Amino acid sequence: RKTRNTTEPPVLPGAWPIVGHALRFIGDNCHVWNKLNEIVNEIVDLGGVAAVPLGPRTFYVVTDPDDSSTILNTCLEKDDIYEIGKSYLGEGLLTAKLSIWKNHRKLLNPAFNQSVLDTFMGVFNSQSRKLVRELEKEAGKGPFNHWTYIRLNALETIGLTSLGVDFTDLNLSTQYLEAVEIMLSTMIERLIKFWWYSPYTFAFSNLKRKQDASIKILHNMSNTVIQKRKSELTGNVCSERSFIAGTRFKAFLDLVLELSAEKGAFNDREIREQVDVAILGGHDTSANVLLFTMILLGSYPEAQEKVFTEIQEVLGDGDRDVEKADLSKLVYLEAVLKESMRMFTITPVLARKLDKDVKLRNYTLSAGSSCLLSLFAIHKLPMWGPDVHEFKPERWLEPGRLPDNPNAFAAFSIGRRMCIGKSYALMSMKTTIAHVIRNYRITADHTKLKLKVDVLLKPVDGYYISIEKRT
Ligand code: HEM
Repeated sequence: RKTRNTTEPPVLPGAWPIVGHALRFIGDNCHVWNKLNEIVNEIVDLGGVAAVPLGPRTFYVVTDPDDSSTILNTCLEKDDIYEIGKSYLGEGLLTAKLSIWKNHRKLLNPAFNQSVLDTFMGVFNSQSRKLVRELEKEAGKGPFNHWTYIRLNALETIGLTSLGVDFTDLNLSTQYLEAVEIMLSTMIERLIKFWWYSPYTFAFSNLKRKQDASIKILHNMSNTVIQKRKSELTGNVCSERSFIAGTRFKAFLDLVLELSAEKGAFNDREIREQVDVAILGGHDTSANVLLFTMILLGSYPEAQEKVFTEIQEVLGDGDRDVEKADLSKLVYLEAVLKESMRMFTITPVLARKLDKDVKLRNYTLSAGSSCLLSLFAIHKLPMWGPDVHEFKPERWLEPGRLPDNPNAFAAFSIGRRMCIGKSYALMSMKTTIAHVIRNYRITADHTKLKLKVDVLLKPVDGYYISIEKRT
């Protein structure tokens, strides 16, 4: 139930009766991204918070970093908007309602403990070497679509690390990746065509039939993964990962299965939901950041050569593996990855349900409302300096060049519900880029990029990079 307060933020001007600003978004996913930028810029000009009527619902939209932090730290309940992902992800961590999330997040945090992640370095290296080998067929042949290579590789990596399963044995990966694309883009289509938002109208749509077919494939994959790992564990198969079994912490799926068997913490449906979130969160995100980072490095040859020089200084000019101790020394590479996530914030918008009145700097938002937090807008505020729209990894390394605000960078979100896989992602992405740049010189032109929102921010399909073997 919505309560009233007297310090409501302004309503975004230009709303139509009944539909509000919803008509502005009607169009393809590319159009949605352009309109999102337009609206968010208007809200920045209004002071960073506004109420935006969209069809039958009104959302508060926040672009101010401190107000975003207040909301993300105060309200841990996801907004009803996440319901559209529940037929796929159920009550897995990403979409779970607060009452379920609290207990599950506590139980699953240990799977992302640094001592577990450190055991993944072998897989991160072997997967990066596999990517380098596969890219060889594109070397010297002009522009190609690197997305297909990176994405499949990232999917296999999450399988071999957190899930303990080799997806190449399952022969389901390509079909799975297609189903993820359809699922995510139909979720956005349902949001835009707000008359399908209600489960009652949606039930009669073609979109639902399309989604159901994808969900069948997606759940078939997670069920197969769970069965495979279960039978390996009961058969005590000595897999590549059995060394983790001796440590205090277990990798994700082993932990979920152990907690289920010993404490009844998850039923079969909940096990599947956690696995669905781990597969999606663990591959599509890092793969997208790698995709954008390679395009940026190809567009800024000086930055690419600095990455190459740093890799040689830290790893030598041979071909040894990246080791755990090397990661903290790859400081320029880390700056490149953060700058890439700032420029292309792959989770552009988050949503929270306000379960209490929330007092911001200038307004009080009413309990019961929905709030959209625009992370991508925070990353483009004037506080980043006059070069905010330029790719400048150096800003992360020179004292005094970053905004004097701890909430100015929020690519992994803020607060207790922030990304559980942040360290995993940084470790795997650094290892991948180190191997790729050690072997190839990339050329690209980021100005040709066209972007779309498919839940995550993605490029519209295209052939963006060329690679040459380094001699
Ligand atoms: C560069 C890569 C990544 C980025 C930018 C990223 C970003 C985010 C963001 C912004 C959220 C908050 C979502 C929300 O509040 O709605 C989130 C949540 C989450 N991420 Fe990541 N993520 C990345 C990689 C990963 C990886 C590699 C994993 C798993 C191995 C992962 C697993 C999750 C999970 C399970 C959640 C839900 C957390 C919760 O609600 O408790 N992410 N991520």
